[in-house]
Amino acid sequence: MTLNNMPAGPDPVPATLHAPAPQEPAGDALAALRTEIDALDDALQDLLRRRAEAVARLAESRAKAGGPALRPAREAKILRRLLARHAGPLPAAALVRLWREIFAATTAMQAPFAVAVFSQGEDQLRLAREHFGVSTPLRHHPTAARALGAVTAGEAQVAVLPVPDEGAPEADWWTRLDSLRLQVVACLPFWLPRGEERGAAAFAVTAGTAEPTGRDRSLLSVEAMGEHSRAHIAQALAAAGLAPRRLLLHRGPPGAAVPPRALAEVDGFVAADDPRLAAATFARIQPIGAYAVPEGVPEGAPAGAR
Ligand SMILES: O=C(O)C(=O)C[C@]1(C(=O)O)C=C[C@@H](O)C=C1
Repeated sequence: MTLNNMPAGPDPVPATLHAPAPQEPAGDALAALRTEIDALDDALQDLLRRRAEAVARLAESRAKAGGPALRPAREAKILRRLLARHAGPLPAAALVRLWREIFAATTAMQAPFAVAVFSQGEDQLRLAREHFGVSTPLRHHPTAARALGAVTAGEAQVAVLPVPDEGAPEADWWTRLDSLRLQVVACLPFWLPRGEERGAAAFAVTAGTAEPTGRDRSLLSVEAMGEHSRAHIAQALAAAGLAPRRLLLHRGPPGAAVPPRALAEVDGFVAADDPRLAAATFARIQPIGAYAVPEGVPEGAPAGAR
């Protein structure tokens, strides 16, 4: 059979192979576009240098005032602003990636910067790497307590831990934050492409204090009185104007006569002097951090929502 007498029928060659090869711009046009790209790269590099110099000046003035270099709330505000004005063919994911690397570099420029991770499988290690950049030293710790200990010992500036979930291993790590003077300051990932399922999540913990971003969720550690049930704790929180969107109970070892502790996640930013805390009828209630509501996560989904 020759090509000429082949039976008519479905074309065996995929349609894409028939498509004409994309035309490279002809010699002159290609050179002109590459010259334009070179000039833009120079401009970007100059702007990055000027940005780093501005951060260095800020760090100098902060050295006098004190305070940590890492400011997750400021990073969240910058990213929200840039995502809101984002346009053009560069994927938003690339924009976020680039700025995450910039933040990692400008944080490390100011002070030692390393991250201690307690991971369930690879999840929190991956989230920490994506959030804190490719060059930031990450150390995996076998327990949540060891990861937190690395921060209190000053070996790391941030601990990344799984968002607590009842029944998960070491889900009670949050009960130690108050006495260690540590706070949750961010939720990872901060950005999810539209339509992507929320997968594993992590909290970032530092020795700094959480700061508001304008769209936040706060975490409250509650020590109940006596045999408080989950419903009772939720009601008492709601009565104080702190209705929890999520409530996690930690009952301690079986037989231990300790009242339950609860982790309440509430909408908005709750500072230590918030009058609603004084209005709540618990043995103790204490903010243990807050985080910027991640971008691209549907309203109503809790931090750990899958
Ligand atoms: O705004 C600050 O406090 C900075 O240190 C600057 C900067 C930045 O590069 O924009 C760097 C690190 C912080 O985590 C947040 C922001």
